[in-house]
Amino acid sequence: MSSLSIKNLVYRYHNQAVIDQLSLTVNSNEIVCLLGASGCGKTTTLKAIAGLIKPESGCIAIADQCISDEHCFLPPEQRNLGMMFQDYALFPHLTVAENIGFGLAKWSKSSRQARVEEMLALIKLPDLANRYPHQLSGGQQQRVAIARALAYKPTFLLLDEPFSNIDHQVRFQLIEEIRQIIKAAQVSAIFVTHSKEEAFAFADKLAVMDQGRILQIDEPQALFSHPNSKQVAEFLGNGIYLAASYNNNRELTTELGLLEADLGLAQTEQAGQVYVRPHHLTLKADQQGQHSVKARRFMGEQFFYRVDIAGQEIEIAANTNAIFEIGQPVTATLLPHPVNFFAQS
Ligand SMILES: Nc1ncnc2c1ncn2[C@@H]1O[C@H](COP(=O)(O)OP(=O)(O)OP(=O)(O)O)[C@@H](O)[C@H]1O
Repeated sequence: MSSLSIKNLVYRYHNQAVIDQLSLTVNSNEIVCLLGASGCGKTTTLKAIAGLIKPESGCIAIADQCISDEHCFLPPEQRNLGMMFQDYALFPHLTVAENIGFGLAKWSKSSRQARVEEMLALIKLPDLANRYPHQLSGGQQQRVAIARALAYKPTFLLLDEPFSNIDHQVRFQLIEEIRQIIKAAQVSAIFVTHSKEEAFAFADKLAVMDQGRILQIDEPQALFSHPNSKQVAEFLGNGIYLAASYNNNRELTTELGLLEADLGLAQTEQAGQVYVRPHHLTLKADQQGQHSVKARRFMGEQFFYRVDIAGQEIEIAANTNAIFEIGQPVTATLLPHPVNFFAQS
């Protein structure tokens, strides 16, 4: 069952389409991340779902109930959404328990208390009920914020940059914890971030946005391995393009020699380009090598070597067993990988 369905949504600021015929489905118990460059319309999409802005056209349904189209527009408080926004801080003058119970004013005292205890157990902070927000770490505050958003059993969660204020060292542990909390609560969510790493770690599916549209939506690994356009490929990570021609569904000929596709290639007769990421290449010392090391960066377990291949710079990792000097000739070899081949249009 779809938990959220958006069809052909349009929203304009000053006659400029910021959301442009956007369609998106989020399934039950699924976490979908909106990922895209600054200004592509991520927050505006969340605001439209929340009911904070009224779309010009298109429809939004939650749990198969229409909440926004040309005939109906439910106000935010009737949408049964949980929200956790970057600047949606906890109330400083309320305790942890009071913050979590804040949205439960209409519940009886005993059921409110039981729900707060249940949420404290879910976020694994049962002993901190009487603390105030300033007595908590950033990660604990974020867990209380998610408990507050989940307390009144929303049908859907909206999370806007929820981890951006969290220290890098503990961020990924917190991402894993909050993911588990959302999964345990069996609620679907849309999450907005600038960070690809956060998106990969937190989401079941990524929706890559550009100029108010969704370019592609898929599971993180599938999207990374099989972007449907150069734009998505480049957005998800650095790489270089190599001229290539199709030999058969397992093999291409490229500027760097034969490339074995470890997943079958779609049938194509055309020449085109492959998008090669740094980890698809390996370097070896070679006096006759056609590439030379331009720069070297030591990162503890690995060195990163900057080389020029087919007129494009790329930084390739190598472990510390093989140390190359700056200016040393090397050969770059392609490793078998799920090939991103773009036929010439
Ligand atoms: N209140 C507003 N009035 C006019 N234009 C706006 C307003 N809010 C946002 N915009 C414009 O709408 C576009 C989309 O903004 P939005 O905040 O949705 O982008 P975003 O993808 O969330 O960006 P970021 O990652 O920087 O938060 C941007 O070009 C922005 O300048």
